[in-house]
Amino acid sequence: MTSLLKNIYSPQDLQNLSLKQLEELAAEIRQRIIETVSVTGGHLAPNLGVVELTLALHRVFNSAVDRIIWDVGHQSYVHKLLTGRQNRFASLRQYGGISGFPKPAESIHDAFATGHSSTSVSAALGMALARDLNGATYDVVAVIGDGSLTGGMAFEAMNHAGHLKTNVIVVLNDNEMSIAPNVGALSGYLSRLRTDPKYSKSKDEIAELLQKLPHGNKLLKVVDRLKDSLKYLVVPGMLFEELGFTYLGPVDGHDIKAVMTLLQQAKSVNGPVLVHVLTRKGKGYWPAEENPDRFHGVGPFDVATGRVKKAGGAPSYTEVFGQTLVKLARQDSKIIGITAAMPSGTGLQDFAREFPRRYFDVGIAEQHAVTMAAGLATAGYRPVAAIYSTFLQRAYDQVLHDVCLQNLPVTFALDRGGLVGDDGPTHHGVFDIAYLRHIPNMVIMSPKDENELQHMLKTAVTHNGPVAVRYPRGQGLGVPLDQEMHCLPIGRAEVLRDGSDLLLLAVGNMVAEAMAAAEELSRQGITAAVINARYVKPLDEELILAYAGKTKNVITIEEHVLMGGFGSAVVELLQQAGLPDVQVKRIGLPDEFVEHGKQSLLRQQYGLTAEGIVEAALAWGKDVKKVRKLKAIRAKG
Ligand SMILES: Cc1ncc(C[n+]2csc(CCOP(=O)(O)OP(=O)(O)O)c2C)c(N)n1
Ligand SMILES: CC(=O)[C@@H](O)[C@H](O)COP(=O)(O)O
Ligand SMILES: [Mg+2]
Repeated sequence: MTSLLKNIYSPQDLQNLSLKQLEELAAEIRQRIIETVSVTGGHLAPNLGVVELTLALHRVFNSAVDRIIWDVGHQSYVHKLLTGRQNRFASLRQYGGISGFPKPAESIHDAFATGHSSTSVSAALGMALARDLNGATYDVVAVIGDGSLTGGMAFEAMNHAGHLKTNVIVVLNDNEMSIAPNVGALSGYLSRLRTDPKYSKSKDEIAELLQKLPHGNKLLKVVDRLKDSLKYLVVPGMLFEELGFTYLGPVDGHDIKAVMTLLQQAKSVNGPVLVHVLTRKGKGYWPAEENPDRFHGVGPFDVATGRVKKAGGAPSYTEVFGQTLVKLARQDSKIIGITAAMPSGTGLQDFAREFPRRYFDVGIAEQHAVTMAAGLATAGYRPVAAIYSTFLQRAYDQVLHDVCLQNLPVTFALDRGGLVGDDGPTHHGVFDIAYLRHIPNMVIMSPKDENELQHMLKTAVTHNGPVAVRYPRGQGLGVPLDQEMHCLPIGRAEVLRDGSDLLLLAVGNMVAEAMAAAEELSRQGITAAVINARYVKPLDEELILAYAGKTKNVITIEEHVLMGGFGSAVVELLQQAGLPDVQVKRIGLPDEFVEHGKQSLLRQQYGLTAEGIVEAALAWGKDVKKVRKLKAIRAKG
C-alpha cells in the first residue's frame, strides 16, 4: 500500500484528501505511532485516541495561522506527524530529538508549550484577547481532556471567557479517563451527557418539534419564548451554557466527517463555544484499549503482545513508598492517602485497595489536595499527599499558607524529585528544595536509598508538623529492606566515610555517587569524608561544621538547581558560622531548563555521577590550592 503520510509535509496537504483517504491516513498514523512508541516509550493511549480528532482539527483550522493549544500536550504526536516532523518522529523523547510535548521552539504549529494540565483555556483566552486587541481574525482552539477539565484553572478560565464573551473554541476530548478512570462530580455529569438520552437528545428533539409547529407571527414569538425557557429545563451541556459557552455535541470523535462538521459549526458561533468530542483512549490497539491506564505513558513494549519490556531488579522508590505507606497505615488508623489523579504513578494503588475509606483521588487538583490535607490534619488525621515534585509547584501557596503557617502535620511524598528523563523540562523535579526550604516549619528530607525511604516515611507521619520526603524517579539501589521501621532523629545527618582532605556532603540519590567518588579519590591519594545529609532542613549544623572545620574543603552534591538548593543552605550555614579558610564548591544543576533525554545521560552531562564528582573535585582542588597559595603569599606581605 502506498503511504499517504509520506506526502503530508504540512497540514495544507490534508485539504486535497477524500474522506476515505483521511480514514486510511488515520490507520497509517496509528501504526506509525504504535511502532515508534514501542521503541521510544511515550504517551501511547492518549495519542491513539485523538487521531481522527487531530485530522479534523487540521482540516478545519490552519495551525500556521490559527492557534491550537494542546492541554498537557501528551496527545500531540498526531499533530507533530502532520506538521512537518514525521522525518524526526523516531527521535521522539530521545536526547536531542523532538519533544513529547508541544514546543514552540520546535515548530510554528505549536502555539503554546504545555506539560502540566489545565492551562489551555487560559492560554487560549489570552491569545484570543490579543487577537481582538490587534484587530486580527484567526481562530483560537483549546483542546482539553476530561481529566484536565478537573483542574481548577480550566474553570477559572471558562468563567472568565463566558463573562467576556470572547470568540474562543474549547474542544473537550472526553474519553472518561484521566490517567486512571476519571473521578468527580463533573466526570459523572459528562458521563450523563454521553449516555442519557434525556441530556443528549432533548435539545434536538425540542428544536425539531418547534420547527413543526405552524409559523404564524404570534406563534413564532411564543415559540421563541418557549425555546428560551426550555433552555433552563434540560438542555445538553447546560453547565457549559450557564458558564456562557455554546455547547455543541456530543459527537463521535472517531467519525472524521462528523467532527469536521461540528468544528465548522463552532467556527461560526459568536462567543465562547465548547465542542464535546467522545473518544476512546488507546483506540485501534487492543492492549491499550483494554488497559488505557498502563498505556497512558509506557516504556518500550512488544507490539504483538503489548508486553512492556521492563528492566528487572530493584523495586522503584515509588513501589517502596506505596508498600511502606500500607504498612504504616495498618498501624495508624489516622493515616490518609491523597493523590491528584495519579494513583499508579505515585504508588498509592495498594493503599486505595486496602483502605478505600482513607484514600482520596481528588482529580488533577494539586492545590485542593494540599488544602484538603490541611483540613484533615486540623482534625487529628495524618494525611500523606503523594504528588510529583513538578506538580506540587502548582500548590506552593497552599503548602505555605494552609499547611506550614499552621504547622500542620501533613506529609508530602515528593515523588520524581530530580531529573525525570524523557518527559523533559516540564517534568523535571529540580526546583522543590528551593521552593520549600524557605518556608518556616517545613522539614525536608531525602533518602540515600529505598530502605532509608521507609524510615523517613515513618519519621514523617510521626512528626508534629509539615514534612516533605523527596525521592527520585526509577529504581532504588537494590538494598535490603528492614522489616521494622524506626524514626530518624530530625536534623541529624549520617557519616558514611571518614576522611581529612575533603568533605563530600551529598543528599538523596547523590549519596551513592559521592561514596563511589570517594573510593576513586582515595585511589588517587585524596581522603574524602562522605556525609549523607538526610535532612535539607533542618541541616545537621554541628556535624557539618565539625567536618568543614576538619577538612577545610567542602563539596555539596544535589540533583537540583544550585540556586536556593541544598548547597545554598550549606553555604548560608558556613557563612553564618564564619569558619575561616573553608572553601566550598557546589555541584548541581545550572540556571537553565534541562532538556529531555535518559536520566543516566542527563546526569552524565551535568556531572551528577561519581566520575563527574571526581573530575570536579580534582579540577577544583587545583584552583583551591592556587587560591590558598595566593592567600598565604598575601598574608606574608
Ligand atoms: C498539573 C498536572 N498534574 C498532573 C499531571 C499528570 N497527568 C498528565 S496527563 C493526566 C491525565 C489527563 O487526562 P485527560 O486530560 O483526560 O487526557 P487523556 O490522557 O485522557 O487524553 C495527568 C493526571 C499533569 N500533567 N499536570
Ligand atoms: C503527561 C504526564 O504528565 C504524565 O503522564 C507523566 O508523563 C507521567 O510521568 P511518569 O512516567 O514519570 O509517571
Ligand atoms: Mg481523558
